Amino acid sequence: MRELTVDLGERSYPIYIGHGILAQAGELFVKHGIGKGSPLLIVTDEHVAKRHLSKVSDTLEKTGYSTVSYTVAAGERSKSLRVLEEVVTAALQAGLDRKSTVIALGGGVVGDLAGFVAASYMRGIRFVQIPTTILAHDSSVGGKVAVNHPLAKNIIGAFHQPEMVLYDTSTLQTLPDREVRAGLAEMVKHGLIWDAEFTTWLEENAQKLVSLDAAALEHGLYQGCKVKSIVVSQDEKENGLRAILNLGHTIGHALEAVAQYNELLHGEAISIGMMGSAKLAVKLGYSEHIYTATKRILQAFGLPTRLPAHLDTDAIMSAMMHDKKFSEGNMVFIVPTAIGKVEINKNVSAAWVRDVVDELKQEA
Ligand SMILES: NC(=O)c1ccc[n+]([C@@H]2O[C@H](COP(=O)([O-])OP(=O)(O)OC[C@H]3O[C@@H](n4cnc5c(N)ncnc54)[C@H](O)[C@@H]3O)[C@@H](O)[C@H]2O)c1
Ligand SMILES: O=C(O)C(=O)C[C@@H](O)[C@H](O)[C@H](O)COP(=O)(O)O
Ligand SMILES: [Zn+2]
Repeated sequence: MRELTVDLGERSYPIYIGHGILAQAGELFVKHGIGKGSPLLIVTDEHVAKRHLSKVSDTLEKTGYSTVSYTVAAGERSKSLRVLEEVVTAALQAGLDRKSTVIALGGGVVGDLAGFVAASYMRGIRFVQIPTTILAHDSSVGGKVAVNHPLAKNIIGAFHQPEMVLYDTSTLQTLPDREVRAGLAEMVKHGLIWDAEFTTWLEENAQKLVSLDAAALEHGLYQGCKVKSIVVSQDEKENGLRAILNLGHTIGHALEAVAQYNELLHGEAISIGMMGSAKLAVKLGYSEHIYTATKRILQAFGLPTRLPAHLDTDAIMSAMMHDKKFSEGNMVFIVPTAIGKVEINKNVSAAWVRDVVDELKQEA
């Protein structure tokens, strides 16, 4: 089992990564002081429940915990105020109190939703992340929790850190291929923003990662979580540096909203968004190599690099104005300045962004 720490003073927490480590969930819960006085609420989705829920509840029950679970429909549309209310109802019915703990068992959708339940239930109770997707190496770390509004992604949310992240890589073997690739988009993002050597490793190991080679996967997840925890440890609430984790997201979030949260997976939208940032980099005078390398790496993972032509450019531009980083009339873009390096650019003109969106519709 490998271990990382998100270093946030008294709110610091560990990330445990390893094959089969869910068997140790009970003892890790005890080690981290998760109480046995009231039931643990496991929030999961229909796909994960079928495959991995009993493993988690059995091991916790054996250690003396009592568990209840609430299963939501799979997919982005469960990140909504309606489903949030359903989970809160389940928490009340199960008798969760201020000392209780919510467990997010699933991908980023369940993590963000259950995390926001934990952040808001009785003004905040504890939660544990048990990620089951590759993408969730990103979402389970860092404490951003949220639900969506039809007009804007993640617009109702909070910062609420988990007690720990328990990443059992064996659960990833049941992921559908499309989800595997989409999850790897955020791993590529972690390379592109921080670590040129890791980015080269990612490109060289794309086939192994896509085919879920256990050793490659563990290394990639460890490195991705490491980048994320270094950044979050330096800027928990996104007052500056943390914004770099948003590479590809200004365009990506707009695409998800315009496609009504059901056409593009988050990682796919971010892949197209990262292509947009690479194009902006070239317009700003940075090397053409950034664009060609970004495209080559994303294509090595079979990720989309073209923006679906039927998504309306005006609607995409308008959705971008709802981005949390849009302020005082300025768009904020994370722009790569080299592979492994980015800048936070507040001077990108809307006209350039519009050109990039239109060009991305023509991309090969
Ligand atoms: N909070 C953050 O910092 C952060 C970071 C990145 C992404 N996100 C959010 O994460 C969400 C995307 O997360 P995601 O890609 O994990 O999506 P997801 O949670 O919808 O999971 C993807 C699909 O895989 C299924 N699944 C999950 N684990 C499985 C397993 N082990 N075996 C088989 N099927 C499984 C799910 O049921 C779902 O159908 C988006 O809402 C995005 O905004 C949040
Ligand atoms: O943790 C962060 O910070 C990120 O930006 C990670 C992103 O991958 C993630 O999609 C996040 O939810 C986006 O945050 P938002 O503040 O732009 O909604
Ligand atoms: Zn993301």
